Amino acid sequence: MAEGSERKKPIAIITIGMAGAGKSTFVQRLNSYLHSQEKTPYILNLDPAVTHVPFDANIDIRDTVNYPEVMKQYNLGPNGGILTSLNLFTTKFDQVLGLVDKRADTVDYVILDTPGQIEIFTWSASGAIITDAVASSLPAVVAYVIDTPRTTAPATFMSNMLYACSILYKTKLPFILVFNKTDVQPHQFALDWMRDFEEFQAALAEHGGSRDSEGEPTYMNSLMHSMSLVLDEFYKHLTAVGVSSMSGDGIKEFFDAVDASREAYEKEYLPELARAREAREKKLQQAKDDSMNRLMKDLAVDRANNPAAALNDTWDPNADDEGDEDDDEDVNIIDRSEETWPGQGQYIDVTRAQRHPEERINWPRPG
Ligand SMILES: Nc1nc2c(ncn2[C@@H]2O[C@H](COP(=O)(O)OP(=O)(O)OP(=O)(O)O)[C@@H](O)[C@H]2O)c(=O)[nH]1
Repeated sequence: MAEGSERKKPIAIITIGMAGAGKSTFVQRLNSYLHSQEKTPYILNLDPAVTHVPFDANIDIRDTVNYPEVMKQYNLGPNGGILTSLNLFTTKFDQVLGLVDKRADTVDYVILDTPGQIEIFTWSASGAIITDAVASSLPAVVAYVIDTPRTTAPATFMSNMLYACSILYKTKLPFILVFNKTDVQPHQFALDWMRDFEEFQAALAEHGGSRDSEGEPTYMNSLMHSMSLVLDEFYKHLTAVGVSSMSGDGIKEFFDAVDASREAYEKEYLPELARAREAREKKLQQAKDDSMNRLMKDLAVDRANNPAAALNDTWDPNADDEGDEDDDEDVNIIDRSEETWPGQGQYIDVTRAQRHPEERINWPRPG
């Protein structure tokens, strides 16, 4: 733990990856490595559908949202159920941040494990809200876990990199490519392809189907060629490490990369965040001013048209606003390391979230 006059904030590691890439095993490996270094992390499991997590999560979405019940109530399939569960959990995320904040003085790393279906986290409003909320309160880094043995074909490698690229541009956070399962397949080929454009081109050509019957490059080959030029720029913005979550190889190098990304977060992400916040506030203020001007104009017209009614037009600022209450205010996020889960009465009540059938809105719902 850092000593000194001012303690550094913990850094959040947001673990993202395709299904089966080894995210949970990786998080467990980070957990055991940090324990061996006497730096206990704070871990969040955001996968509501997982039946077994190999680590002890401090906060587990499954304590707050009953995933099978969500599927039943909303008549959803597995993926819709995960997305809706994440939406429900996001409504309580301020509490999660509060709990993390309480531990900020005693932990160095906050680790998030995300749902197995990558797009549920990366392309949902909840995923974006959670990522933004975490990254605006703590230094944060994305660990993009890649199944190395399954990415040795140039086309698969490129698809995976394009996906990573889209996440980088969406989150704008420091980004680490984690080539996992190096015990089965060393990741050197990937580093070579990333560092040397021509080497990747050669692999593409070698992989067959690169020329049509007349000896011209195929459409796919030309597309991949152009894409790899785009990716060349992308590779400059990230760090790549090879790890084996099974054996623990490369985990120290991963943490070196995480620690180095703190500076990138402070130098690049934070100023960008401040700029975006300022622009948003300016826009909001403008919209408020416009609405207020319109309201004042309408009121002036109303008063001119009906002076008697205007005399009775009073507003009591102390009166309670109806319908403002939090439906689930009794549902609290549990920090497992501090208290035990109180049981099923604790779940967010999904039946109450649907109580306005006349509006034909099932909220929160997959979107
Ligand atoms: N050989 C080897 N196998 C690994 C490694 N990491 C994970 N695995 C295996 O890969 C499989 C998937 O690992 P998980 O950790 O469940 O992957 P995940 O990304 O969390 O899976 P989902 O949550 O279902 O998407 C399991 O069988 C793991 O044992 C590794 O470094 N080496």
